Amino acid sequence: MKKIINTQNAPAPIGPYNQAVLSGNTLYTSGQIAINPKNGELVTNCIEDETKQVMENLKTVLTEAGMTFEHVVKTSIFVKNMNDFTKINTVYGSYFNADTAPARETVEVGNLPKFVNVEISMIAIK
Ligand SMILES: C=C(N)C(=O)O
Repeated sequence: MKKIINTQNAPAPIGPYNQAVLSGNTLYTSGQIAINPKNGELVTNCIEDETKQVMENLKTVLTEAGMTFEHVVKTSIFVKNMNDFTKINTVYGSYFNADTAPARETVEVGNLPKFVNVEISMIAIK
């Protein structure tokens, strides 16, 4: 049985998907990009702020499902430029305890929706 998770506190999907799907105790989030849900605008000033908006969006999706970053077991990071790796890590890492940080992969891609620089998705288990 799958339960669709959507919240107005995170950006509305920009395509035919939902913000997350809960299957049993496992939450699969869609990839989030740095759309500010308050005004619908992209955060573009720097990769740190872009990553922060992505993480804040994911936080609200997790919250809607009754979860926190502590429930996250796996993440996927898609970046336009691997030279941003260290800066993204600094912001991303501030949302996790180093001891319990989830597994993840980071992949450089040719392009991302709306030409953003970073997109992150998560899997969380309650
Ligand atoms: C932003 C997305 N998650 C998408 O276009 O699939």
